Amino acid sequence: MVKAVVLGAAGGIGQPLALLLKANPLVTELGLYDIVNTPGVAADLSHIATPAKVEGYLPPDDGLKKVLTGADVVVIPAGVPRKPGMTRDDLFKINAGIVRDLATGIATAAPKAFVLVISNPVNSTVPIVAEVFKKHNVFDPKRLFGVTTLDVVRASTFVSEILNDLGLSKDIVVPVVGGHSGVTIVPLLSQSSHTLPSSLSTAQYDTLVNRIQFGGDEVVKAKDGAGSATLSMAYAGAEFAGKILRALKGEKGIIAPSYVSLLADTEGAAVLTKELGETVQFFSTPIELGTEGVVKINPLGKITEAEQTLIKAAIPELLKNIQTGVEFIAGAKTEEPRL
Ligand SMILES: NC(=O)c1ccc[n+]([C@@H]2O[C@H](COP(=O)([O-])OP(=O)(O)OC[C@H]3O[C@@H](n4cnc5c(N)ncnc54)[C@H](O)[C@@H]3O)[C@@H](O)[C@H]2O)c1
Ligand SMILES: O=C(O)C[C@H](O)C(=O)O
Repeated sequence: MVKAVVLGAAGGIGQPLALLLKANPLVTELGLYDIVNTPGVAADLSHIATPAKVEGYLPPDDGLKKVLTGADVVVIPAGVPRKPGMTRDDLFKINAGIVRDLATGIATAAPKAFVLVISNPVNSTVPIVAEVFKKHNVFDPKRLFGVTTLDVVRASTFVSEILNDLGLSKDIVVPVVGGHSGVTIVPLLSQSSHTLPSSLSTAQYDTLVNRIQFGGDEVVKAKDGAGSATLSMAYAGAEFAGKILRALKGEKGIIAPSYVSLLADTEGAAVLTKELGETVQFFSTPIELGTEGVVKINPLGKITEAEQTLIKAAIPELLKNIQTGVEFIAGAKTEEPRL
């Protein structure tokens, strides 16, 4: 029996993500929570003939506590998306408080759940969840994940376009490390499962890196004020959640990209820190998953000089983003759980 919960389930990401989780046979119970519309979304999904029993909850009558009770996996796409001209950091003002309150609910009602954070800015919202959990003495770094899968999905797609073979896109794996915004998104194209053409010029390489780093802006611009990536994000979120569910079930050796606390694997973190030449509290890298969460944080391995330069540019920004999240909770008054 596995209960998956989506917080922010009526939103642009929440609805298709809930659909994909409903379609996953490993989910036996699906809890949907939002400040609006979840009874309707749940009723709609409940007609699909897959095992998961679906329930929708709203804030009144202890909705958050009820949806979280018994949760094994909690995915958080709650919060506002960007409009053209905004950075992900511009979302902090609103989303930090939303994520803090939801994390407080999880800390009290489902402290053992695996928590998958989608809400932006991920570089800061994941530290917020960690700090809330620490305040409640329930922080297990192995069970907290920032969802950075969309960067890997984009990298695979854009590389397949360059290779002129879209049929390959699903099989192309490009490690993308660092964080989830602008220059903190670092694609390690030299480690792509499918080698880039040797004819690729430096300018073409730079364009590809920039497109992976700023792929989110492409969608924000095209949606023209109606939000950011929702469908590709739901696909990526379901990919990642699917791997988590398989790992929970006991499948071994599953590797997935995620922005995690380096406390999740101190041995792996020591190697990574040496490679980075800097101590960071959180970093996205391919991690190995197991029944208890993070089993191993993988090192960067051999990277090129160009990739080293990208890492150097990412670190100061990442450190700043992490600090912003940590300070938000440190500076906040002690919160009573709003269940
Ligand atoms: N990690 C990633 O790669 C990635 C990709 C795309 C979008 N995002 C982020 O995901 C978030 C959601 O994007 P979206 O397009 O689905 O936005 P949206 O506005 O369509 O949906 C957000 C949902 O959150 C709900 N919500 C707001 N406050 C809430 C609360 N306190 N409790 C529960 N639900 C609440 C809203 O009612 C809404 O239904 C944004 O912050 C966006 O930037 C992250
Ligand atoms: O770009 C955004 O604001 C949403 C998301 O983080 C993305 O990468 O598409």
